[in-house]
Amino acid sequence: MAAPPIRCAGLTKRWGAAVGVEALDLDVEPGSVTGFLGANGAGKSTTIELLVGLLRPTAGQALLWDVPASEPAARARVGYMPADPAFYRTLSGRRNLDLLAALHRRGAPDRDMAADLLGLSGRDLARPVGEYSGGMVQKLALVQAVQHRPDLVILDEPANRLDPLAHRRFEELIRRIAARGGTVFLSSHTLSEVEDVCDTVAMVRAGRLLAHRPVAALADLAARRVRALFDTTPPAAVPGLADPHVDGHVLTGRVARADLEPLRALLATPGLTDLTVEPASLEDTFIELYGDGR
Ligand SMILES: Nc1ncnc2c1ncn2[C@@H]1O[C@H](COP(=O)(O)OP(=O)(O)OP(=O)(O)O)[C@@H](O)[C@H]1O
Repeated sequence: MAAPPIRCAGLTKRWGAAVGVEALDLDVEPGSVTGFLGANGAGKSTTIELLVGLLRPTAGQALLWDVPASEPAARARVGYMPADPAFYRTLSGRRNLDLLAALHRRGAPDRDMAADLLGLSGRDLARPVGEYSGGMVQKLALVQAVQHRPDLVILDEPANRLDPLAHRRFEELIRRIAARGGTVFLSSHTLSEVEDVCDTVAMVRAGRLLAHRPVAALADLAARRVRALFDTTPPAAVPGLADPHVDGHVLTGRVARADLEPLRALLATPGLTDLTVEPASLEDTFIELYGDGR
């Protein structure tokens, strides 16, 4: 089997008593798009900096195609966008891209495609970066991460300064990279920001991996929201209905996926006039998994 583009094995980074990541095990499949999610300080940037060789592990390994991430052979195949991209402000966008492309031996075959897609025009690229808006800097950082057609693209919070239109273009860019067989690993605070484009989600909390699942499986984990309308006072509880709450004629609660018994019990309850069962949002699932400390 082909070596995974990313393999973290017991990956640990500490600074004295401070923990960045702790015993992280994570494999990423070739051609996949993985969202790496976690709250502020969860360990996303630390993990990413270990994956691009900017940090050395305290223990364990960060491997790209079975090669330590700090080795030039691994780094040559990666495109990286840091959380806080910085450019030469007096130089034009294009000059900055040229300088960064010169660090690789691959030229910049995808520069025009990425710049066009993200809406960075030739005129924009001719302007000094010091004149760019925050969103334009973010787009330039995305272009530099993908312009040399890397096998693996690692993006640290790539979408946080993009407006809705630019965000859609960004998603299209990620899809194109995946369509040509590239692997993408991107971090975010917000699942809703990346769920459309990711096929797998890994969540970290306090430096530890909480979950690593296909997006579809994550949706299956979530409880369904139930809302039952009665023409009388609803029952205070129904067997199997979690978190029941009565407000006037409305009873709300939650049921686990594929647990139909509480719904049958509700349907058999006298006075029921309407019943809605909403699919859970991935965001809710994330907060549920993340918030309760389990
Ligand atoms: N150089 C350092 N020295 C000590 N602690 C550090 C250092 N760098 C990071 N940390 C700690 O490691 C933990 C993880 O930080 P990291 O930047 O990886 O989080 P993050 O998930 O990227 O957060 P954010 O969403 O806020 O960017 C935090 O508790 C942070 O304080």
